[in-house]
Amino acid sequence: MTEATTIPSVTLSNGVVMPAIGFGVFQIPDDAMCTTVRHALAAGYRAFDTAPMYGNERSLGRALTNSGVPREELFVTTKVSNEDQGYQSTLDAVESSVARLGLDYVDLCLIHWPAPARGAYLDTWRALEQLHAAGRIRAIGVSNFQADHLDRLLEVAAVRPMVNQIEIHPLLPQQPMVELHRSLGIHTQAWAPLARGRLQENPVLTELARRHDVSLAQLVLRWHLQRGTIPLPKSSSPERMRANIDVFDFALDADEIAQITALDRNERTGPHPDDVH
Ligand SMILES: NC(=O)C1=CN([C@@H]2O[C@H](COP(=O)(O)OP(=O)(O)OC[C@H]3O[C@@H](n4cnc5c(N)ncnc54)[C@H](OP(=O)(O)O)[C@@H]3O)[C@@H](O)[C@H]2O)C=CC1
Ligand SMILES: O=C(O)C(=O)[C@@H](O)[C@H](O)C(=O)CO
Repeated sequence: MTEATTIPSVTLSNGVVMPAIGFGVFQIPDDAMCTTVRHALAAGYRAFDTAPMYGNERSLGRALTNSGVPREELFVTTKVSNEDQGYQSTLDAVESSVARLGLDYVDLCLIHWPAPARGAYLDTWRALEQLHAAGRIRAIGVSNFQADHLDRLLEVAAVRPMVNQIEIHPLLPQQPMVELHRSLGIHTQAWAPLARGRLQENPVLTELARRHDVSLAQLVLRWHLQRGTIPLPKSSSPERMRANIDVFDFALDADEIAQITALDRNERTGPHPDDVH
């Protein structure tokens, strides 16, 4: 049997410890969840990223509960959907997520998108602060927030977001956001860390992967780790799940990291945050 990889951790601003790589479950259907989670846990993943929008909180919670892995070893993230933004609706929505997950508490809850046209993310944040104070959520954060959304939030927030989960990969390294987060003590999580399969033909990545004798995905995930952008790769293949966290026995030098960051094309695989309502 292949040995599981032990994933290092980061410590959030409130002292909560979070794995430095998570497993994304967007588009994992309910009927595949149990097998997928079993393989992910066997590979070594302990952090799982879902959202009400993915429609799989219930099957994820059930798969984790039935896995036999102690709850305190797991780190489960969910999000507040755009249509649930607002104070009371967020309180209700998070309780519904916790009930669907069946896990008593959530480790990290994020505002999924700022949805600025709704004008509700400040009230949504106030509700998350209250749930955090009440111990229903161990850590709170945002997702897809740009600098102007963060600025507005920080003007009124009693608790600073512990995480901002944004789209990041070599075609969209988001260096200014990574630096902003670092200056504010906010951890950056990277969604679509592998650019949803768009990196395959890139000659710079291919050459660096060859030099280190790793796959292109492993190279890119190592780049994330060394930049401090916590990747959430999704895979439905047990081999790729294992390979995606087998990235702790090689290191990139500063020049190699810079070469990958310089591939920036400002190319998104998902929508621009200002366009999501
Ligand atoms: N906060 C937000 O707004 C968002 C959050 N997310 C989160 O981020 C997670 C990851 O993002 P996602 O959009 O899935 O994109 P990823 O960049 O993780 O890409 C996933 C794709 O890459 C393939 N893949 C995975 N590993 C490898 C590998 N080693 N070699 C080659 N191909 C590979 C997968 O195929 P296969 O399954 O066949 O291996 C799948 O098609 C989501 O699951 C979700 O949790 C995503 C979008 C938005
Ligand atoms: O997965 C998520 O969390 C999303 O919000 C995405 O589905 C996003 O809406 C997208 O990229 C759609 O292509």
